[in-house]
Amino acid sequence: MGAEVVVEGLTKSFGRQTIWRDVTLTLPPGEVSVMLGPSGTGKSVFLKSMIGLLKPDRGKCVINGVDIVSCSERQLYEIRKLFGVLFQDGALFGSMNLFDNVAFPLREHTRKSESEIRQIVLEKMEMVGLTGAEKKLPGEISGGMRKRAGLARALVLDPEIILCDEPDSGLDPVRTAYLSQLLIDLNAQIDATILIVTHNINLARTVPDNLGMLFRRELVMFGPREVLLTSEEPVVEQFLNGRRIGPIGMSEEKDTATMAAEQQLADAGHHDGSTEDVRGVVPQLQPTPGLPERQGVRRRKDRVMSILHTLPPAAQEGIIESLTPAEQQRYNVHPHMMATVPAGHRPSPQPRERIQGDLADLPQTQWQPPQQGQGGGA
Ligand SMILES: Nc1ncnc2c1ncn2[C@@H]1O[C@H](COP(=O)(O)OP(=O)(O)OP(=O)(O)O)[C@@H](O)[C@H]1O
Repeated sequence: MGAEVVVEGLTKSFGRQTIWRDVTLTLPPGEVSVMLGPSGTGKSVFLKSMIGLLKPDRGKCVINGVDIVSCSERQLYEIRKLFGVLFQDGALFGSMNLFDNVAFPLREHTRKSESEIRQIVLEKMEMVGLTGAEKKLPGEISGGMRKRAGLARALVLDPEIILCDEPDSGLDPVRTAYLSQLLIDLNAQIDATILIVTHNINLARTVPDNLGMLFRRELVMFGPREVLLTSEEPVVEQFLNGRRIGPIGMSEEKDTATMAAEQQLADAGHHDGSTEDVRGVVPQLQPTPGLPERQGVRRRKDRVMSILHTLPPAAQEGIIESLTPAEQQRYNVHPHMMATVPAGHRPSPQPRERIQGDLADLPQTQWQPPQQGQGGGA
């Protein structure tokens, strides 16, 4: 099973520029999480901080009981061995063929024989669909193949945690869909904890168990996918829909005057950039038939059902609907418990009474509508 990553109050600045502050979240073991956020909000800095390539100013990042912010160099070296990292461009050595690129960490960090290395490299290359391409140079293959080669290399040391920085960048939508499936299949096979940074909304809606978002130097939210996918936070809605109307601007956040002017234009019929209304929980990708069941999903059900009462009603509804009838019976919940709660009035007294009755075996709701700009942990 993958390692749990517990981030508490993490803050990072460069000089006087605060990148993000007080980031608190937990990556549950073996689950897949995605971090969203407009460009420049510090997602890559977050990934680098998690493997100790950058040192946060304050806070903790605890993995297997070791806080990598304050641990010794030797401890950090050991903890880093738990990670596999897929960098944006695959970060392959241009002069080495794919076999040698994938074999590199094994030759650097282990004493394995060449025949053992060969066995591992071929196995990982098969996992990512690159069998037969071992002799190719990175410059001779497509961007999608380079990503998959980078992923194979990230896998050779059997990582417990995999970090992927924009695995979809430069890929067409079809290759991104294949890569999304590959990440889910890998998770099913090795049960690693995975954190993906992406701008790809399809991937964000269909791949992860947990979703988070960085904006205005804070973690806007982080938790079960259903929370962000049903969120009415303006910044989340704007980002998921890719429209200009909202708090995110071209390079920086907007002032209220700009927002009002843009809203006026939109009200007058000027196109706001979005093409469809993206909201709600869509089905999550499943491992390809024949592969093992994802253990992270099995564990997640108990975890999420134990915090269900703390989540917004629309997220509760999405979670309940994702359960099979047998699971709904087991957890003593049923779909459409929230169906009559009008948007903007959640939770309302009448359905809430019904919900509490229906959730008799679960703790009562603690959910409060978020304050503007308030972050959240999972
Ligand atoms: N080593 C560094 N020294 C100084 N500033 C840095 C350093 N690394 C990143 N930054 C700054 O931190 C901010 C966040 O950068 P980062 O690359 O993490 O953003 P991002 O959210 O990943 O963006 P994108 O989505 O465009 O990849 C930027 O303003 C960047 O200039």
